[in-house]
Amino acid sequence: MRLRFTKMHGLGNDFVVLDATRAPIDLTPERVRFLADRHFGVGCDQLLVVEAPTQPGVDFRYRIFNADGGEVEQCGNGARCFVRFVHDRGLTDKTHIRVETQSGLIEPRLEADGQVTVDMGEPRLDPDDVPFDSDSDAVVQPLSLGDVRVLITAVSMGNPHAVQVVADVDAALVTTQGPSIETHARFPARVNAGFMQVVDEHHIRLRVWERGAGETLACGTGACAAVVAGILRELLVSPVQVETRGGALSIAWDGPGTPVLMTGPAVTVFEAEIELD
Ligand SMILES: N[C@@H](CCC[C@H](N)C(=O)O)C(=O)O
Repeated sequence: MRLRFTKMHGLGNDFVVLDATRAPIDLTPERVRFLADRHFGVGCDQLLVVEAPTQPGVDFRYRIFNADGGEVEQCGNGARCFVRFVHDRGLTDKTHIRVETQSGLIEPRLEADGQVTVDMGEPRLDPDDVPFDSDSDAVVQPLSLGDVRVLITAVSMGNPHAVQVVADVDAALVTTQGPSIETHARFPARVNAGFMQVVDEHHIRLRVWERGAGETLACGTGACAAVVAGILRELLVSPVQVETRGGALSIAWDGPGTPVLMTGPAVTVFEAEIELD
């Protein structure tokens, strides 16, 4: 079958976006892995699928697949690309849309300057919600990686994150500790591993080893989780500029019981077709 797709990115976190609003697309994990493959397919960190909603009062359903073929609950940079995609393709003329995801509703809004702000919902900190195997609800918790012990904050932004503070993000052990944290037995659904350097109370530098995709140039939910962790640890004050290797995001959070707001760009790179077996 021939599949029409759009290649997009949010700060270099790149996506293949598919429109399944009119007809379903038969996506197997093998097909996702093929499309995500940078040598034999199109290449992306995540595949995003736009579908018709399954509930009243909602505009679209948003499904997310990691490059390893697994379906996941949430993707922040993808949410910004999602609203630009449905708008540019004429699937809606609303600039503020309500979107159902595997982890609940999010509300992306296209701003007049082309940036996108997404209400990502409230972070969840209860270890059972992350999920994180822990008897304690302390904000900072030790995690053993062989002989090394790191201090992490476990946060769910719909998807699981483990955030640690590092002195210098360029020297952080992202590609060695990242995979060990991702697959750590205390994170039964695996986890995205964030490494945050605090520059000042309104500015961090961040790298994320993403579950199912490896290190990406930026991670939107990772940025939200890092700012939540930094505010809870009294290291940061909202709003916070999050500098990633792919560019900057602005994250605002007024504390427990309130949603996280993420603002940043969404870019269309090209549209094309590919033959699928
Ligand atoms: N790049 C994303 C997150 C994508 C999903 C993540 N890898 C997971 O498995 O939870 C973002 O911008 O949030």
